[in-house]
Amino acid sequence: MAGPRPVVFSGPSGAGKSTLLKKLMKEYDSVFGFSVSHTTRNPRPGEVNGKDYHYVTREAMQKAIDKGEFIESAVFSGNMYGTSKAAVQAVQAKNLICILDIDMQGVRNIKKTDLNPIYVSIQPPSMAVLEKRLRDRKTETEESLQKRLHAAQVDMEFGKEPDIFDVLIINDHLDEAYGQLKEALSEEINMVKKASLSS
Ligand SMILES: Nc1nc2c(ncn2[C@@H]2O[C@H](COP(=O)(O)OP(=O)(O)O)[C@@H](O)[C@H]2O)c(=O)[nH]1
Ligand SMILES: Nc1ncnc2c1ncn2[C@@H]1O[C@H](COP(=O)(O)OP(=O)(O)O)[C@@H](O)[C@H]1O
Repeated sequence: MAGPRPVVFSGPSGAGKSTLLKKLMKEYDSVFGFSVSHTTRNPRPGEVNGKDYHYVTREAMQKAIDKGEFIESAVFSGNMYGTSKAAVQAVQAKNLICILDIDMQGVRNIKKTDLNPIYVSIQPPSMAVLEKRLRDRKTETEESLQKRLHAAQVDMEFGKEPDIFDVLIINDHLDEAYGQLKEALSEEINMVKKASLSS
């Protein structure tokens, strides 16, 4: 596929993926672009349709999957999520580094494609910290919180598998984790910056 290598962020719900990738896209807005996934979950307060996700019905999503419009899709905590071909192409057409925020099923499925991204695992320092962050975020019902915590236990093991991820970041102190992320992606960031200067 054309353009610079995409970057996949994965890790348990509440690990800090959105926080870190939003920081990165704010500091380097001419370097990174976000692959806007589709989901059947409801928007949270402050989330914007077409920016955070494309919010769709199950029927619409299943239809689009059946038509072959998705690179990958998965069910997480009872809702469907997926990366459309159009979402990735929209970012790559601008020659930006495409950021994908996907769960571990997504990671396994992307590994079967020719996308060839850099895989970044974002992990919390502990389950206890993860639970506190998810509770303090106040986005979940008790039921969806429990589902996320259950999935997180599996995710935390998966995230430490060395053959799967290129970079492992423990998001304890945000500034330190962000520094490590920038360091890990510095080569790609500089490549895109250079290319845009010479064009
Ligand atoms: N496979 C896959 N997973 C996704 C996609 N978009 C989001 N996810 C994952 O779905 C999970 C739930 O996302 P979300 O509902 O936004 O909750 P949050 O991670 O707690 O903020 C997270 O692990 C995301 O990485 C996608 O397009 N494909
Ligand atoms: N290093 C950190 N220290 C304390 N709180 C954090 C840190 N990183 C993220 N958070 C908070 O934890 C919650 C979960 O982070 P979020 O980015 O939404 O996770 P994810 O996208 O992985 O589900 C948010 O309320 C966020 O503000």
